[in-house]
Amino acid sequence: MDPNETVLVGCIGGSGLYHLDNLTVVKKIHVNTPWGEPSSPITISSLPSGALIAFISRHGPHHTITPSEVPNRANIAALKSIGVQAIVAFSAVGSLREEIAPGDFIIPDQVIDRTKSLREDTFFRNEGVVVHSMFGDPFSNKLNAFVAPRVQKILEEQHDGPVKLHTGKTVICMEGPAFSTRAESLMYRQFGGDIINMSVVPESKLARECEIDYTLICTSTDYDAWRVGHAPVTVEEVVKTLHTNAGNARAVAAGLLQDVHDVVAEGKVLDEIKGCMRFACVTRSDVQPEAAKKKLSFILPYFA
Ligand SMILES: CSC[C@H]1O[C@H](OP(=O)(O)O)[C@H](O)[C@@H]1O
Ligand SMILES: Nc1ncnc2[nH]cnc12
Repeated sequence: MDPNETVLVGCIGGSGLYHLDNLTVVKKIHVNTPWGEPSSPITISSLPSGALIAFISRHGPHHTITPSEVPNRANIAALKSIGVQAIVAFSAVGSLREEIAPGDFIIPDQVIDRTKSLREDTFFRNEGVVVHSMFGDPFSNKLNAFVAPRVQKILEEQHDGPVKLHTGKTVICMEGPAFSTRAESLMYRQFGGDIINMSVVPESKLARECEIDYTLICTSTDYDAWRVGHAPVTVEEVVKTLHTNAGNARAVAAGLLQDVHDVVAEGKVLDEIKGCMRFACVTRSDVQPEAAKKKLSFILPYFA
């Protein structure tokens, strides 16, 4: 990328959201990272103001990548390498609460990780460099707070009637690809889960390791498997809601990304994540392997 064309904001589309609307595509770029290639070429588009947005389709443009196989490290590292400082990610989720109906939007603020160690969830394994990132608040609180009222406003103005937004919720991330059993679904409710997906981990963890502000805008597609007297979720049910949800998600993206770009460009508001990795490394610099330092400098300046 030309340094004058730095892209500050990235967008990751999930199930049903394979491209954005109302933006002018500038180019599609193939970024190779030390962790391989992203799920899709990165589409660089311009907003009416000329600001650039980078888009990756999490499961590939034709949905060929399972949740366990998403090359999350490559996706996040590629976005970081082109200058991205904030990611607005989208996800289709199941609801674990009666009051979160299919079609509703949710911006969670907590995560419970129920993935099964099949996924590469850190840039710092087998490198000879030990790093522990802070992850108590898995999303950027400031970005969440910035985005929520704007999403609310956009959803109030949807032409088929207002769409409900829930905030302050907990997302369970399961491994999949099979959906949960009824017993698991009930257990997740007891854990305190409000919604469930298969993708927020490790995407959010890796964004944190790259010091990227990360927010997840979820759209509810189903009631999972916990409701007595109701059939458990199927893909057919998910797909029914996915189309409408994706339309609403595109409207949200179109209305939101300029504001997110502007607040990131100001460089003042989203300052809670930037710099968080500076003191996260336990391994003294003089014993860090040179090859690891070179590799890790792709994502963090501290290793250069
Ligand atoms: C198609 S249903 C299960 C699938 O949908 C969600 O994908 P994404 O988060 O990328 O929107 C969920 O996490 C599962 O991967
Ligand atoms: N019920 C569910 N479980 C996991 N991921 C989902 N994505 C959409 N619905 C889901």
